[in-house]
Amino acid sequence: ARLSEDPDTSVSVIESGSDLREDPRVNVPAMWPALLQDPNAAWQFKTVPQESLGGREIEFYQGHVLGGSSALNGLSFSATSKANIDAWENLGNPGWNWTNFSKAIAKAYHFDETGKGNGPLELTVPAEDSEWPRVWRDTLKALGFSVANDPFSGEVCGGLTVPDSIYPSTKQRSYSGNAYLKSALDRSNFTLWTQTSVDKVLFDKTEGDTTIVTGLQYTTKAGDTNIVKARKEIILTAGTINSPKILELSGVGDKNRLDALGIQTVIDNPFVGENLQNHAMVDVSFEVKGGEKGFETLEKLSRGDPGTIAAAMDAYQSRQAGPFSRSGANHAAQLPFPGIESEDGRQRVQRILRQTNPKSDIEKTTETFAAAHEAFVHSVLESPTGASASYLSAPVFTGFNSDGSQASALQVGVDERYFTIVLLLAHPLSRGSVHVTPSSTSTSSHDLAIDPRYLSHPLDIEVLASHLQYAAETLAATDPLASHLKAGGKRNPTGPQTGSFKDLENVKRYVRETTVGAQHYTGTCSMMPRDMGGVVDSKLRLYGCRNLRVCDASIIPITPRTNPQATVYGIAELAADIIKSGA
Ligand SMILES: Cc1cc2nc3c(=O)[nH]c(=O)nc-3n(C[C@H](O)[C@H](O)[C@H](O)COP(=O)(O)OP(=O)(O)OC[C@H]3O[C@@H](n4cnc5c(N)ncnc54)[C@H](O)[C@@H]3O)c2cc1C
Repeated sequence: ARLSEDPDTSVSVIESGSDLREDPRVNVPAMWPALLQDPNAAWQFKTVPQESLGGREIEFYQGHVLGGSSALNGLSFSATSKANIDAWENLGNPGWNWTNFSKAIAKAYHFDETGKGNGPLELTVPAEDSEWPRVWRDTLKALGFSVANDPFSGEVCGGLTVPDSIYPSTKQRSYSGNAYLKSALDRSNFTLWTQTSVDKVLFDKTEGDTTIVTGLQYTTKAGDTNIVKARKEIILTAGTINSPKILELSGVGDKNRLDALGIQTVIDNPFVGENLQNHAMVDVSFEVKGGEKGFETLEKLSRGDPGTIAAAMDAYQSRQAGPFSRSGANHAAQLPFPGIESEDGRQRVQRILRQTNPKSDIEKTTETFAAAHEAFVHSVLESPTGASASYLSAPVFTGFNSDGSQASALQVGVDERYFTIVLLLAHPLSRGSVHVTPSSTSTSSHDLAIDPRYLSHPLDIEVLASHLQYAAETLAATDPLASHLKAGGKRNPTGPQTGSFKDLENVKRYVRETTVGAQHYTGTCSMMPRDMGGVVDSKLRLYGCRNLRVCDASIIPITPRTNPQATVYGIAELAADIIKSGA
């Protein structure tokens, strides 16, 4: 959309999914989970068995719809840290620093309540209609954290209220498919094709060592395969899973792998599809007293109780209020390694860093990137103001079964009410990969080897388990939150019983048995110097090619500390500036 602001530039967007701009499952904020099971709206990937998670295969969703995953994501919108973006620049990506990047994010959003941002996406924070948000903040304050953090400061440490990408007046989802496309679609130099899948990029010229892209091969929903020529350049934005897939199908990747698949290599780069990172996610739920005014919980809604759903829909339609009008994930925290403020805590971190100092498994990365990645994560862990986990709170039961599958509120007693804390491992060191297999085609979603290798790095389990122990044994034991939990009440009622969380080994077992991945994957076409393991340079140009760029979450070399959509919009805005400047 930004590129078409120049009337002399013709832009064609090719999207494999459908245009669902009128679909209530996209527009009504709380209805997005209904899209995940619909293969016409979401790519339904699964990981290969995850060795560190007891061999479980974990679901992996991606938007397959106009607007991509922004059409069905959980709507939380907050920036990553200044240190994270500055670490990208330090890898050898000039210009990708916090000063430039925070300006780029501000071009994407407008947050009326704070007067921040001047972009097309609208943000809002829902009105508080229960006491739980106040209790969450007061508990964090009692633990010594600030709760007045600005989600766009780059320096969050403590509690924060995360805005949603929702229009404040209509309470409909605000996303790239409506906010950005609205103006672009009116321009005569902008063309949009939906239900059209890119099969591969066509390289048919070379100049010295550099290849030139001439167009794309695509397949329509009806199954017709055709070619479209590119006059100037191609920008691949198919996401962390599908961008490396398209590159490999086009002959860009590890020559040995491509040879084995019978694909002719055009650009030999063994790092295509590598460095897959994702937030490992785990939660802990506590039975609450129930019956206290202002402390209602949402189990009836999540159980699908017809009367509760009808009342919630009525509140949404008549007053743009209630649980359908928001993400429900607004009351959050980004916290440092538990205890790091004390000498004991600092020594514990040092001990863990020494013990888990891996021969980090570097076969699919370079020693220089592995060292830089570790140095960054270590610096976060050692800092009393860095955050090594993102916390979300919600007054509802969510949890896992002992086989790691998602549990439902139907599995807990009808009179039971819960408060849940969800944790994301902010900066995993575990790195995996995504690669095509012999049956890969542009339109199928069951044909890739997706291996995030969750918790394969020994430091990751230590950090995630330490935060889970903190959430369960310290945060939930602190007033005022503690005073609203049922004394002797149930905890994680559907999960595996691994013993007291006072013992970190029990917590680790719980983590291994229940951890899943957030849908926050990044890194498979990483932006960094080629000899460090890069796939694109700091102008997002594919190494070895003159006129192909990648511009999506796959270029992120070190994953953002929290939900990534604000970061992805920032990448898109910064990339638009780079491209418009002719670089
Ligand atoms: C269920 C879910 C919940 C999430 N919740 C949050 C949240 O609350 N907050 C947050 O910050 N982030 C969230 N995210 C993550 C965030 O939405 C993504 O990080 C972000 O949208 C990634 O953007 P992208 O441009 O890299 O890829 P995408 O947004 O996935 O876009 C890629 C597009 O390319 C299309 N495509 C793929 N292959 C082809 C092909 N061969 N031909 C043509 N088109 C193709 C896809 O259909 C898709 O439309 C969530 C993601 C998911 C899936």
